Amino acid sequence: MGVLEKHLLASPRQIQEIEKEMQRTQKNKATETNIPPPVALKAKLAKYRAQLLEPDKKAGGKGEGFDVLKSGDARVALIGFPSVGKSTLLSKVTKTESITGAYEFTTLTAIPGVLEYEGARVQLLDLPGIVEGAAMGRGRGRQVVSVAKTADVIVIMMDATKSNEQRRLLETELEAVGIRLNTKAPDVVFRQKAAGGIDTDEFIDVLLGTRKYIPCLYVFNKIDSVSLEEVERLSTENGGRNVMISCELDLGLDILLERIWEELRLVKVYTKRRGALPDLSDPICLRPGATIETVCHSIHRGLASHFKYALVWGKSSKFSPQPQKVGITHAVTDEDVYVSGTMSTPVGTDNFFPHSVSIFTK
Ligand SMILES: Nc1nc2c(ncn2[C@@H]2O[C@H](COP(=O)(O)OP(=O)(O)OP(=O)(O)O)[C@@H](O)[C@H]2O)c(=O)[nH]1
Ligand SMILES: [K+]
Ligand SMILES: [Mg+2]
Repeated sequence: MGVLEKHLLASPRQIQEIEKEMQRTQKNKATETNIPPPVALKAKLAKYRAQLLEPDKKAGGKGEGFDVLKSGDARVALIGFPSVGKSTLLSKVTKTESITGAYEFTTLTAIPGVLEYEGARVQLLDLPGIVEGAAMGRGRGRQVVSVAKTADVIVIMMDATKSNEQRRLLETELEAVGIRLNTKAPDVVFRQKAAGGIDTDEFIDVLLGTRKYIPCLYVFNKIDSVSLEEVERLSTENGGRNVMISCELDLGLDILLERIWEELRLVKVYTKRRGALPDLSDPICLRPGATIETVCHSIHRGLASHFKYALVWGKSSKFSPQPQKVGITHAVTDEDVYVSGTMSTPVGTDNFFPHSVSIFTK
């Protein structure tokens, strides 16, 4: 390391001092209004904080994902360049307070919050801002995009006042770690290839299992700072995947949560005890593709091995006295009503699986 570089590396104390100075300049005592901090100060702080994001070379700097335990029914990751408002959003829509600031790299690690929606608990992850080249190991960006790979839905967050180029750059970073946005995994079957078959790259992707196919929403924040025409224009682009919000003015946040919920496509399943009505306020939330077996697993680990059959009510005949008998591989949907499951357990062990007698979904 050269003398100059050494001089540029900031100590935590130097960073604290700049942050303090920023706070002093941000509040105008006389008018009690916020004034933007001087550009030079912001730039200096951003540079120092970006260094904190560099992988620790001594520790190997492997650039692995952050250690945040998955919790709740699904995970949503917030990906974006610095200072687009990711932490502001997390603090608005969850009970978690993630520190926000008018300078880049305010957030240096993954901050989980919980979105409560229609009885489901969804983990929302606030992440450090990424920079171009993140996936190639610049800064801790690689870690950030690796976390995105574990999400059920990715929210790409952008600043509506900045160029639309942001989107392409962010997508490139995600693709570099094997994420495919808004496309389905191709169905690979071994048959003679007719016209329109999948290409070799896709075939290899599927064989190696290295690709993750994840739905993505594109959120433009700070629409309070652009013209109505611009908001209109952006909202009609991108096949309905653009969501326009202002965290500051509380605009569009309900719509965003609704869209996230739609993209998650969670299936809600309710359990009930024999002879009792189900508790509709306490669903089991399952990912798309769930079967009766998934339902069993989420109730009790040992349940599936004792399962004989389940009874299904279709949406059209809700609570009908004539259910359909289905097996363990039956796919559950949000539209059907299920009541299961005759167990092969000996009589008298019913208490061991208190919810095993009846399972159904709305
Ligand atoms: N005008 C406007 N400013 C906003 C809005 N939302 C957030 N901000 C401001 O944008 C700045 C950055 O917000 P943060 O939430 O810290 O952004 P971030 O994306 O978490 O930033 P990093 O953690 O540094 O990557 C702060 O000064 C916020 O007050 C908004 O809707 N409108
Ligand atoms: K910030
Ligand atoms: Mg942040």
